[in-house]
Amino acid sequence: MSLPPLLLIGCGKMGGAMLAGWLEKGLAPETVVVEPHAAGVAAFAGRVRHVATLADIPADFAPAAVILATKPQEAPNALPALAHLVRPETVFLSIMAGKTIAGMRKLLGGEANVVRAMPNTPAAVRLGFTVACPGPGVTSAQRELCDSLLTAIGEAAWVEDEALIDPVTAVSGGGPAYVFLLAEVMEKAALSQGLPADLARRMARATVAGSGALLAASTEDASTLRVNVTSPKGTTERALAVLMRPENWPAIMEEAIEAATARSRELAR
Ligand SMILES: NC(=O)C1=CN([C@@H]2O[C@H](COP(=O)(O)OP(=O)(O)OC[C@H]3O[C@@H](n4cnc5c(N)ncnc54)[C@H](O)[C@@H]3O)[C@@H](O)[C@H]2O)C=CC1
Ligand SMILES: O=C(O)[C@@H]1CCC=N1
Repeated sequence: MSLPPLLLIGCGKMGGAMLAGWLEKGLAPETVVVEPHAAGVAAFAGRVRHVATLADIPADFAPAAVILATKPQEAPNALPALAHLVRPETVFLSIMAGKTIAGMRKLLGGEANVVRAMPNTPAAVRLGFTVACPGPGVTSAQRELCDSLLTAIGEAAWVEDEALIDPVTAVSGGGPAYVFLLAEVMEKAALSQGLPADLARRMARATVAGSGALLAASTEDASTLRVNVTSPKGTTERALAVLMRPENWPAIMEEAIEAATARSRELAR
């Protein structure tokens, strides 16, 4: 597969992870990356054209897709400066949390073809999960191009109802953070039980990573894989009796996802 020239706005953690995946697939070298911090693009030197500001985008550049990967708070500054790139042949693919298609179209000057997507950081190892939603005017070819860009970094799914992107942001967008937190708190609990620090760290990391790999390789439900660990009257049963108390993990995860979904809606403003 060969990807057409792109314009990437923001080459931070997510933008950089996506760019690495696209280069692996074969990205047109005319691609332009706008990133104020040179360190963000150092790994890609010579393989794409780097400019530091939006004003430095070559005037005659007509990318097939513009990928919006700055922080949502930067949208009111960045999007109006991209209005000259709005044309039916160009799709704008945003990964900014909370920013709605209507809001982005307004900032871009009205008629932009916008896809709103929410990836996650396992994209850095091509194991991302992205959910995308097409806005008005997006053609099937543009949807296919966005799908190619998103499947270059992992799995992709599409929804037609944009409102679903807020809970998606809470569940799969932020989800890796919850899993990393699990590794952190397991390591801390291992230390509390007297395990040496380096062993506690290795155990927590390997257990989270190994369980993720088993889940990925298995067709069983997560609940079945959990039950497979839980011997009747054994040790895991005692731990799960604590974690699965209705007021513990079930309620806490609901509350956390609800809070993140609400924040995604707030970011629209
Ligand atoms: N980090 C994550 O897990 C995820 C982040 N996102 C979204 O991705 C976007 C980027 O997030 P991160 O990569 O985590 O942040 P980041 O801070 O690592 O990257 C943002 C980059 O944009 C650059 N930037 C700032 N102003 C700019 C401008 N005017 N023009 C061009 N570049 C500019 C910054 O220098 C920075 O390198 C956010 O909108 C976030 O909501 C989406 C899914 C997951
Ligand atoms: O925390 C955030 O706002 C972004 C969106 C999902 C993951 N990181």
